Amino acid sequence: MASATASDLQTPSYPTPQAATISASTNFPPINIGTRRSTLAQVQARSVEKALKDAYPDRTYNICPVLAQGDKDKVTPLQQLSQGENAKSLWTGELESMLENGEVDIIVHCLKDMPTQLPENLVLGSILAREDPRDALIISPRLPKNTTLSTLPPNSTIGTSSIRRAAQLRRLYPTLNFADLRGNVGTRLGKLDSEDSPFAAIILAAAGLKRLGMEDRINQYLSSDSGGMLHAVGQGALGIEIRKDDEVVKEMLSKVRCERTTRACTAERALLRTLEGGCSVPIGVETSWRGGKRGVATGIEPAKEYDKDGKPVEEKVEEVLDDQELILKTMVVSVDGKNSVEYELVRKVRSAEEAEAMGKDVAKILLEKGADKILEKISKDKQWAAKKKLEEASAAS
Ligand SMILES: NCc1[nH]cc(CCC(=O)O)c1CC(=O)O
Repeated sequence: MASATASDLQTPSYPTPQAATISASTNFPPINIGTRRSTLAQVQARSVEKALKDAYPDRTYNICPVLAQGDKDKVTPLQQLSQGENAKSLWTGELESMLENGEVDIIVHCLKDMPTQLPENLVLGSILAREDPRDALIISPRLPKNTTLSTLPPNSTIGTSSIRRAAQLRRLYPTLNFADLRGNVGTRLGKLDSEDSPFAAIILAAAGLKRLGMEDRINQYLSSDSGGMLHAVGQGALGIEIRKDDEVVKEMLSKVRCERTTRACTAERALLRTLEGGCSVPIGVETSWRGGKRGVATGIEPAKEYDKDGKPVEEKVEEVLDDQELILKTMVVSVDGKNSVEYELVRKVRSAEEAEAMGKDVAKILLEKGADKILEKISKDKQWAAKKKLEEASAAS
């Protein structure tokens, strides 16, 4: 797949007048785009390649799919895999080494999978426009199509490896059971659909299904308004990681970023970083925008404004955003779903820095309201599990 894409890109584009005068422009080395190997990851990498190609048609691009550690081990539960030294590098470690040593120039990540702390010499170069950030309920083909979380038969088993998803659902739907479900989107759907499947339903990110053209599998979109679920930090957005000193790529990426998504996700990531949560901490978030002359905007990009002749008014997105308020809904839930802390803050954020400050403020308030106890308990339980594992290992040897 990678070589087919790469050879497609060899087709020379017609030289623009500018390219003709700057004769060296076609001799730039290609931009190597690192990605994980799943179909979804490669679809995402191609969308970034396309955005860059549209902005810089004279450059060439290669997509380099790499098998991540977390994709190799499909047996160990995620919570265990992401502990200790492996923490957080599970999906990104190999690709980051390649970025550091110049084998690739950018890595395309699901922002959700991107650690909030990056290696010293790497940075989050750009956040692209967000796809639908919601979680989605997908029902077994053996159940009626209109089944929702609240009409699932009692004692149904839901497949998910996310403790954020399980904890939030345990809180609101105590009769449901949860079981680990790993693998890429296709694998998970296959396990749900198989004749001997233990699952009545599974939860997946709507964004992944939409990018794969499988949104017809979604039975219920989950949000604060439906099902009472908040999604993961950064869910639905793509993040691009680059070398800190790569000014050329930094400049290129400034053309493909999305200011609205950047501000929302910067607040979400600052919140997560301050709570010191890894991907296994049950923190749900939901961001939307309101106010300003565009009015309420819950969608990803609000409707355009039109002048009296029906022509779209061209505005600077920064100006539109500066005029609006960011609504950040958050919830931290204990793993058993029995304790939870919620908080919602509405504030104008006129820059990524202000968004960062907003996220930190919300984290502090959540901690004061009792999230500290929930997080302490989770980290104690993790340490206990790690200690027990060590003891078992030394007893066996
Ligand atoms: N947990 C893995 C993961 N990381 C990113 C996505 C796709 C959605 C996104 O781009 O946020 C998924 C699959 C899922 O949660 O269903």
